[in-house]
Amino acid sequence: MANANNSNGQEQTNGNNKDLNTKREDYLEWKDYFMSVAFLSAQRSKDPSTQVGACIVNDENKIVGIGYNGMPNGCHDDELPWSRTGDWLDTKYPYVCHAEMNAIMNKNCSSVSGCRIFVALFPCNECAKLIIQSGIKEVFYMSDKHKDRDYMIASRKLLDLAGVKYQQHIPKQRKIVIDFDSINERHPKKP
Ligand SMILES: Nc1ccn([C@H]2C[C@H](O)[C@@H](COP(=O)(O)O)O2)c(=O)n1
Ligand SMILES: [Zn+2]
Repeated sequence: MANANNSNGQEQTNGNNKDLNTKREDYLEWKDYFMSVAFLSAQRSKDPSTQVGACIVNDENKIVGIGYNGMPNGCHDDELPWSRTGDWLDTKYPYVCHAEMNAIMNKNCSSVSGCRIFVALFPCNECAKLIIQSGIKEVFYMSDKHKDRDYMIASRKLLDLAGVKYQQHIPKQRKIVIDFDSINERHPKKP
């Protein structure tokens, strides 16, 4: 679309040639926004191999819980292993809390029943149980890369039996960049 002109007939654009007089069309749509919140939350994770975030949303599009994978409260993450291999007790697996669990436990309302959860990876069977018991009704995930593993087959079986819907989220915007410096950009002076 052509840029609007101001009263002096001059175009009003910013440094990136964005029209400053017309409503933005490239704003984040709701589901991309919630998945982005999940991905941003994942950046808090100290897991060296896989950072996962989850975001729970109610039917008013309000975020009611956020979480990422990390060690349990009070268990210092320098005192527990982050390894993937070796003796089971020396790996992270028996200790780490999954993003979905943390998002549910961090809820800022009395119940997440009827809510949706946005999560980077398809939930494992243990998280599926938590999702079902908490009353979450729908799962949006980005990747199902472990779908052939037994615990994922079990997860789908549980979700199907409980009537929890799930679907892969295909984002409209493939990449979202946060540029903290952009807030200091100044627009051309108003006429
Ligand atoms: N839906 C999921 C799946 C995995 N996680 C966490 C659990 C671990 O911290 C990490 C997976 O580690 P990897 O086996 O890839 O080294 O991701 C989760 O929170 N939610
Ligand atoms: Zn899990």
